[in-house]
Amino acid sequence: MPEYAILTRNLTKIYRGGNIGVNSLTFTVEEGEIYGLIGPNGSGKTTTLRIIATLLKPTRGEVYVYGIDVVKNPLEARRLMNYLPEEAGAYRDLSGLDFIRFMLSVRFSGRRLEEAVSEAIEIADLGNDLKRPIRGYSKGMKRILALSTVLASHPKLLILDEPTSGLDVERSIYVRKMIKRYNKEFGITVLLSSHNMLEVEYLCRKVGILYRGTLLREGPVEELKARTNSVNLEEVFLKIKGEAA
Ligand SMILES: Nc1ncnc2c1ncn2[C@@H]1O[C@H](COP(=O)(O)OP(=O)(O)OP(=O)(O)O)[C@@H](O)[C@H]1O
Repeated sequence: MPEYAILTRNLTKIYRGGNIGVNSLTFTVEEGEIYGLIGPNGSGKTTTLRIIATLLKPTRGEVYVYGIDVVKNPLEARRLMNYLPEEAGAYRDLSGLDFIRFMLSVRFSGRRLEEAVSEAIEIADLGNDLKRPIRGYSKGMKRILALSTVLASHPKLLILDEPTSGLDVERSIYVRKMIKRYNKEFGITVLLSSHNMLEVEYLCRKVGILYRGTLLREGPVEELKARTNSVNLEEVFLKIKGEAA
């Protein structure tokens, strides 16, 4: 069996109370690729990402990250990845700079820590605002701060839940470029979720289309467009969703 960056088999999450988060998801993400999970609100994107990131236990099914069973060996799996949640909370009383240092000190020490801190400062590009407490930051500033630490941590696998949510146009473009750059330059595998189909089309070679907890279709964007005779991913999504309804 080839070693995938991510392999899920029949992944199912039923929340207490009976809500179905995801239902029998099977998909693979190859090493070095940027894979996008798309789907409407409540389709199971965050549930899937949280299970892979070891923050949520599945009800059934398996998940392997670089061959490591994330349910059985969460600590080992966590060393290989970093996760940007949909709502990345930041410690309000810390300055941006202290936040960067704190987050990166979980993974690095000594000279490597200083290098990672400098890298995150450069990515965040917040200038003197980095010295101010985070409580005075805008939503977008907090987002870019959180992103800067996960990128600068150089994980083998980066899981990003709606990476550009709450960012203005310029920062969104900047973040997309950064994700591409880190994927290319450092070979970081990326699994991301997004509502923005243009963003997914720009970033991802392969996508999975989720709808009501089920993976309706997955494959390379170009292949899905050709098969459904669509000009863009938005059209692919609407056609596939229409077939499923
Ligand atoms: N903690 C929870 N308890 C009960 N049900 C939940 C919980 N979290 C999610 N769900 C349900 O699981 C389903 C999938 O939700 P999830 O948050 O994974 O979707 P999503 O695709 O990320 O949505 P969005 O695009 O709005 O962020 C929804 O029906 C949701 O109501």
